[in-house]
Amino acid sequence: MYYFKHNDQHIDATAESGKLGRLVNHSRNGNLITKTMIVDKVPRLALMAKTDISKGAELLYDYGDRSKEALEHHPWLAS
Ligand SMILES: C[S@@+](CC[C@H](N)C(=O)[O-])C[C@H]1O[C@@H](n2cnc3c(N)ncnc32)[C@H](O)[C@@H]1O
Repeated sequence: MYYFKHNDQHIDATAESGKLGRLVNHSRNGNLITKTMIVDKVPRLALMAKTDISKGAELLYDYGDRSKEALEHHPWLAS
């Protein structure tokens, strides 16, 4: 569920990293989009605002996994 592809590379965001981005929950209508990019030769996943976000609003992005298996185990992915 937390794999992102950048060219021929994959970013695995499954492991705990201590980074705050890992705390962002899913919504199909989130206020963030993900963008893969290279920073200092390391592939990174950036979370970018779709529009201005009000102070206090929860940050959310679309995890993107619509597979039958994922939806069976994580029905919240549908919303
Ligand atoms: C990357 S973590 C997000 C941060 C997590 N909520 C936490 O407090 O550590 C992903 C996990 O958060 C939960 N999660 C994310 N979005 C959710 C949602 N819309 N509804 C219910 N649980 C969600 C699921 O347990 C998922 O495996």
